[in-house]
Amino acid sequence: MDTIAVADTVRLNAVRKVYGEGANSVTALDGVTLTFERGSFTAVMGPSGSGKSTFLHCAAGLDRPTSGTVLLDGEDLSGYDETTLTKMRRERIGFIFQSFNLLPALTVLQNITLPLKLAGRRPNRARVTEVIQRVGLGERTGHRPAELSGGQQQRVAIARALVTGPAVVFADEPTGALDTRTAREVLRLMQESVQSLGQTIVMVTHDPVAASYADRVVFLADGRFVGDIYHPTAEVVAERMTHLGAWADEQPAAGGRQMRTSTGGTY
Ligand SMILES: Nc1ncnc2c1ncn2[C@@H]1O[C@H](COP(=O)(O)OP(=O)(O)OP(=O)(O)O)[C@@H](O)[C@H]1O
Repeated sequence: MDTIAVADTVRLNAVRKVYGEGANSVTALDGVTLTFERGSFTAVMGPSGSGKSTFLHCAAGLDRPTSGTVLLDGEDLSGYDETTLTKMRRERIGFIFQSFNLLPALTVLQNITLPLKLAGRRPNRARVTEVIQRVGLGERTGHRPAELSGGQQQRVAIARALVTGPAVVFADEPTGALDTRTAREVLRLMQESVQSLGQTIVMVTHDPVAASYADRVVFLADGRFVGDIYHPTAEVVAERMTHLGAWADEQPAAGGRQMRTSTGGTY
């Protein structure tokens, strides 16, 4: 393994994904080559239909590319059978979703430690406590998700994603269901887990403000990688998205475009 492969947690090489066959086929990813460095926070953006979800599914081993390879810590996932892929996802990858995806019957603590149980690992009490403290849920471990605010539920999901010490966390619109202030807190928490734990995070988002919390924003258009921005600001990201035609079908807001959030606010 060379030094570049060691520094890269996730690497996609010429990944193509074609859905369907013949005249009805859709090329969702058209030769995407990208690397995500260890300990980096990357946002993935692009217009609707540009291939973001497909990218996430292929990069996380939830779906297989039609051609090309995905490497996690230098290991090629394409050779893995389904059982090995499932095991690899449980042990090496964390997920954070817009809709939190917590199990309602389980307590906060049970939700957070579930990935360890599924992986057949005995929870390391110190690690679990540290993660719970880090996300600020020390007082809530016995509560059920329905007894928590949206922001608290997403904190549980972040703790659940971090508890296994995964190589990478994939987040899909993690602030899409949160109000502006809560979204900011969740993004800061993700940022902090990159800075202090050296966690690698890849986040798909439509929101330039959310993307501005990342170290780097990667842009997709028509299934291709079309550029990236390091140390992004929301304004620069929004401008790039406008150039990509991301909002061409929407009515322009009076007085010009504002930085969008899921709630229409700014942050
Ligand atoms: N299961 C599928 N079968 C057929 N076509 C699909 C399938 N999933 C996605 N596509 C197509 O692949 C292309 C990329 O879709 P994808 O969902 O990855 O884009 P996206 O950037 O995530 O879009 P959005 O921002 O609207 O969620 C689109 O043209 C879409 O219609």
